[in-house]
Amino acid sequence: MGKAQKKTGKGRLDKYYKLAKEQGYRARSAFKLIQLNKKYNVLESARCCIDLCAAPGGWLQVASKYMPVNSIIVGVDLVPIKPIPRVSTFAADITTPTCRNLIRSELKDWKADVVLHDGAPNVGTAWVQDAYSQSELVLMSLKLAVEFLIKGGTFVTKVFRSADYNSLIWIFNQLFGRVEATKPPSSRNVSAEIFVVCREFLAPKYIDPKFLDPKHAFKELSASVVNADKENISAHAHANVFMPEKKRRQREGYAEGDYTLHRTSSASEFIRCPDPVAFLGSINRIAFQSEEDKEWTKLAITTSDILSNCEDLKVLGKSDFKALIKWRKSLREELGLDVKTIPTEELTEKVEIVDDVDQEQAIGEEVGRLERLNTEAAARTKRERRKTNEARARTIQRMQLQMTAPLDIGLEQSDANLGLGQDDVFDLQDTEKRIRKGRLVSRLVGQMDDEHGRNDSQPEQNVKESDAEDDEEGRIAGLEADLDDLYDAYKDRLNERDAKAKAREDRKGKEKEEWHGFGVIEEQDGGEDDSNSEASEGERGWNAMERAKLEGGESSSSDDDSDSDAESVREITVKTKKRQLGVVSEPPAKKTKLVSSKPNGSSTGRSAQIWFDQDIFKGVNIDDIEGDEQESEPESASDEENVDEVCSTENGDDFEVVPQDNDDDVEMWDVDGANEDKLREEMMLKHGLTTAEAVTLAQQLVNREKTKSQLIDDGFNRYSLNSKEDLPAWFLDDETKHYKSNLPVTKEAVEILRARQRALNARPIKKVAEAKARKKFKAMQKLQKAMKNAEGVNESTDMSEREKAQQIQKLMLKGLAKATQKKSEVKVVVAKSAHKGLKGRPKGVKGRYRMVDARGKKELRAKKRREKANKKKR
Ligand SMILES: C[S@@+](CC[C@H](N)C(=O)[O-])C[C@H]1O[C@@H](n2cnc3c(N)ncnc32)[C@H](O)[C@@H]1O
Repeated sequence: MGKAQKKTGKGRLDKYYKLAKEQGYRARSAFKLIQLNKKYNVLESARCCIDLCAAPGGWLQVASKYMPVNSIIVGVDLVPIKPIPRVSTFAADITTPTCRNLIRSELKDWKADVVLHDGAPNVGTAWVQDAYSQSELVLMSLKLAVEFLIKGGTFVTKVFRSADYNSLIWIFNQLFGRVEATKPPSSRNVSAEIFVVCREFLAPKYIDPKFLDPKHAFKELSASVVNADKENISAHAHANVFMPEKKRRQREGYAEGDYTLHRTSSASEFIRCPDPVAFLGSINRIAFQSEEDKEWTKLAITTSDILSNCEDLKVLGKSDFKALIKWRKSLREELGLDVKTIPTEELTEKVEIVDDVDQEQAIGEEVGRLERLNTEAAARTKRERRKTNEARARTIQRMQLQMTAPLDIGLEQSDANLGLGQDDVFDLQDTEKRIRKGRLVSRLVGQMDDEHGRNDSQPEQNVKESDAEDDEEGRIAGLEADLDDLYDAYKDRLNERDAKAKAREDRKGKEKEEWHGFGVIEEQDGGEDDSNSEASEGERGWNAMERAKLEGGESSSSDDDSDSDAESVREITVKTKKRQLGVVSEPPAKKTKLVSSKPNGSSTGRSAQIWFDQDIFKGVNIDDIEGDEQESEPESASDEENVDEVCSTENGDDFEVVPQDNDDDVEMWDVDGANEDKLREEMMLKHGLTTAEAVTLAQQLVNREKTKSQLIDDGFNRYSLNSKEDLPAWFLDDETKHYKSNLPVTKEAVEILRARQRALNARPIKKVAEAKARKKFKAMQKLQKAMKNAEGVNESTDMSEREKAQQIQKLMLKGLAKATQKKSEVKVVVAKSAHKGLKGRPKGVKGRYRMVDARGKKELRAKKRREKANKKKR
């Protein structure tokens, strides 16, 4: 079953509409005649055609196209038709004698071979002809047809499957030899129209006028038929409301004059109709057009839902129809058309006992509800407990299988095994705070233990509290230590499993050397100046630090002579990286002391010191600023003493880097970094710059787009001033992967690297190159051998010059052929039936061959096929 066509909106613009546009037909209905003509061939042989109801002229265009040249074509319609070549048209009502006279005057004595009728009454307009129903119009057109048709002529008419349909067909059969009803494909499914082709006009000498009189022709339509029809339609309408989802066909034909599928009625009609259900089932829309209707839209009962339901009844469901019928009822009551019905409850007298019963029932219900809630709550608790147990079992199993990442372990352990409760898992901030607090407290406790002997008078309460806290903190510290251990174990496992991980680990050291700006350098070790070209640009953090170092007696670098920014920066980087490596690798005893001298450097790390060492902060004692914090941490005092011991502070500057000036330290840095430095230089000389960032930086320096000071400034970024102290290893590892500044990269730099990569890829791999060289060498050898033979021929004395030339040419050609000869292919031979097991060359096989069994051959073919496919993919 085909999909129902939409008759409105874009549904109208179907295939035939577009075709008509393309082919220049005035109406899509032109295709109906084309298809009818294809089936019955009525136009090709016709010399005279009358088209009744022809506007805008689609059928006339078709007739003029398919009928022979010089045929007479006449078109009539109520509305004038734009001229069409070879067609005479006029405006007239086909039901009037004027029209008949006009046709007569047009045809003179001619008789028409074909009379076409595609008329449809203009329903809904104020025209006089509206009075005519389709059947009457058809009968009128038949009247004209019988007058103008030649014997054997054809009458094509459009009818609607109404109650008159059968009467019409009976009449056609009286006048024509063959009558057929058909619906061409271009006629929309939604339309009730059908075309009747009446051929072989009998041209009776006398036609009873009653045949062509609508009053007589459709008189047979007995009252019973009308009533049956009405009942049918009403049943349909009811079904439309009670089962709106079911689509019904109009098999019994359409009501007289009802040829459209879309009907609108007014709201007052709906309110006043006797059968609202049948009414709703038979129309598409309820309109509020009259004054009275509009007034109803303002009523409270006319909700927006009701109004939107009225817009399209065909899309409504059963409940929507119910709402409309309810609305109708209320409105009728308002208007006094119906008597108001009072709800029975209002009329019922309420007796005390009923109330009691209700109360008891209500209490019973309430109790039942509470019981149900209790059961539900118990079930929920049970479910949650089971879930927790399952999670715990899973965690333990995963730990046993060593499948759990340390982070997961940390969280799950705290939850499932260590009994810290749910809060510990989800409130990370809280946990962090506790860990920090734990450390502080454990330190305090340590100190307190030291002083215990001296301070016996401490209140017992405090001791108990600190014991409790100590336990808690100790547990957390233990957890932290566990976490670290697990992380190490995890890393080891990862390394074992993944061979690449080792390489990554090795590379990691190098990654740390990546350029992150001078801030990083300073943060790590303070760096050292190697250029004086930018000294005048103001003494900022870096310069100040350099000065501090120089004042501290650090030996100046041998790079002082360098004038070039680019070179100096590169060297700074290399030297700095060297030091970074020093920090990363095992630091010597003194270095350890230095690092430990500022254990709580999270607030006053080295980078912070560099920052505060600028001119602007001169005269401000940073210790004073931090005084409060330091006072609250007694252990830092002793550390500071250590620092003071180490630092040779001539000017009272507590700049940490100073102790590095110690000769031992310098030696340590040089030793640690020298190899790396050299290696890096070698790598750079061998492979050039390998990252787009490095190429971009190099370009900028060479083109003098960037100065050294700018580079230094760039170094002070949010990544460089981050303290890494007190942070767990797994966190730092993660940060090194992702928390780094994005260095600028230019298009050109990327293009340079890509071009280099392309060039690299274009080069053949070593083995191929070797094979090619071998082949070349062998070819050369063969040619040389041929030349040697030719020389021998040349030197021989018992041959004439001509013979020699011929012989030499022959030898050289042979040698050349050998040199360029391709290896002959090896034939694969399968020994079948009688040949199986026979030794020696099989019969009929020339050249190189290989004996295989049938299976081997198949496999070989499959292999070749695969290789070929792979080659194509590439
Ligand atoms: C569907 S159209 C015909 C289309 C036409 N076959 C074509 O292909 O262009 C129906 C036409 O019948 C015309 N019509 C309706 N009643 C009529 C009447 N009483 N006399 C003449 N024409 C009438 C209308 O004006 C309308 O143009």
